[in-house]
Amino acid sequence: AHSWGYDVENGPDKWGDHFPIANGPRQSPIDVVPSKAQYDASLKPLRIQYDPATAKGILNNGHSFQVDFVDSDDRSVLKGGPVSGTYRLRQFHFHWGSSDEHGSEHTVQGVKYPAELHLVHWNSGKYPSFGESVAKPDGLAVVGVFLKIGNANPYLQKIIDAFDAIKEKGKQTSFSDFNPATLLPGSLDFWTYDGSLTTPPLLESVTWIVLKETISVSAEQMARFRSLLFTGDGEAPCHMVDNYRPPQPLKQRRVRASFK
Ligand SMILES: NS(=O)(=O)c1ccc(C(=O)NCC(F)(F)F)cc1
Ligand SMILES: [Zn+2]
Repeated sequence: AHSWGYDVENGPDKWGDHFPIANGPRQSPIDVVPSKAQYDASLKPLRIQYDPATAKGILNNGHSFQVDFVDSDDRSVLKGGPVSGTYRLRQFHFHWGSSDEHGSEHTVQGVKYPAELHLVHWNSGKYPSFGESVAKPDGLAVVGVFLKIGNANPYLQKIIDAFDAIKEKGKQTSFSDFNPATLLPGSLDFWTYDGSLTTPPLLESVTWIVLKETISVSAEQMARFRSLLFTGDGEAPCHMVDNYRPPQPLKQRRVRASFK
């Protein structure tokens, strides 16, 4: 059976065939409209503390590449912001476009960015594992960071330097001593809303925390992202680009802002 992807025949418009929650009440991503976001003074500052020693490996999973972390203890965690308790870092990955004009999943008043970083955390204060958390309404917290074309990002470069080892689907290599906090912007001002995984199974288990400030990436660095392949060894090569789901209906949701 052909699995989901981002082509015409297996892409976002077809995901509802096998994953009917695709048309559910809290789907992600969304278009964030700043003027309609409600400032909520009760939102606490985001507290993010990562231990570079928890970085484990980097993998091309055929949809994106992800950097995985040791999540057997609370060394790399997110607290505060809209969440209660402690959420443990599991992995981070990106979504990007075939050109610099598009590629992000969330948009800001229709503005698309060339890429978006997702830092995926699970509710270790309440559930025993990521697998247990992934289907719970308060199971996950994902921090989204927009990438904007500008100066080369030296912290991204360490990740890009690993791409030759993970060019094809299924390839992975070790990746150690990396602090993902180096990929965060100076300000942690955020918008937050209740949403979902943006890829199948599209589970409605994510508290989204979308940062207002962007981080930089150079056009040359974006070209390196596009050199990765969706396809595995021995298949006709297909460049890993446009691996993003477009914005979904807001329905009965409110977006809150941590800043005025
Ligand atoms: N793009 S996103 O919303 O940050 C995102 C984050 C995590 C997963 C994920 O772990 N899928 C595998 C699982 F858990 F078995 F379903 C998918 C999407
Ligand atoms: Zn993602």
